[in-house]
Amino acid sequence: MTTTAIAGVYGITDSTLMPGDALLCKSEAALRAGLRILQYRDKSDDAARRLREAAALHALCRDYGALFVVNDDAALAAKIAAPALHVGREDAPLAELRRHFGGSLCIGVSCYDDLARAERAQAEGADYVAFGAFFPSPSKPDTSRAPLHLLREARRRLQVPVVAIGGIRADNGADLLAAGADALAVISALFGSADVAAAMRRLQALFVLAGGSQTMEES
Ligand SMILES: Cc1ncc(COP(=O)(O)OP(=O)(O)O)c(N)n1
Ligand SMILES: Cc1nc(C(=O)O)sc1CCOP(=O)(O)O
Repeated sequence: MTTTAIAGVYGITDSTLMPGDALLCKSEAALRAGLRILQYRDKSDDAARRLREAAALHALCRDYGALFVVNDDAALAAKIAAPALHVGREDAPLAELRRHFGGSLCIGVSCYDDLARAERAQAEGADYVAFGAFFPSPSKPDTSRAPLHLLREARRRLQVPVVAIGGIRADNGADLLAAGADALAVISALFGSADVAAAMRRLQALFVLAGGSQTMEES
């Protein structure tokens, strides 16, 4: 298991916002500005490109001491020895992943608005759980919504870190932190920006104002 804390800004790539070279350029800009967790999320079935991109981002995250997370694809995570994997209800079950990978892989689990699912995930060895969507998401418009009070209840009942996701921006994230989220997962608010470093600073400021440990770094 990695020692990188699941806290702060959690950036997620999106191939529509980051085609070609933009994937590496925008990811590096975010890492340089202080991003500590980066997820590779790509829904295409171009296996060769996915392998190439994931390996490149993994190396970049290593250079910056950030946690690299593969979304959905356990085989890809194994192939490049990624330190972390994020899975949802369409993906391999957590218990099976734990049997296969043991405790060495950091595994995050999507729990939507379902606290019972999160408690099961915690009991089965999830390293963090994610809830959402808290706001309408431009990146995943059809996703189901989660209420803010779920975070307060999650904070009370769970020991693992809690990640909030879905339509989060610098101007609406503060309430999620006040309700108990440890990390804010974002696609468009970070990688949809023409100035990723400035977007990163705006998001980091939420954690500073909330009294968290995420530091502001020079870009
Ligand atoms: C940190 C984080 N939280 C939630 C998700 C969504 O995962 P999932 O429900 O598996 O949906 P897809 O991302 O696969 O569309 C996530 N990727 N990361
Ligand atoms: C990948 C994903 N999962 C969600 C969930 O609710 O589980 S919302 C979402 C998209 C997040 O992108 P943005 O920050 O642009 O809204």
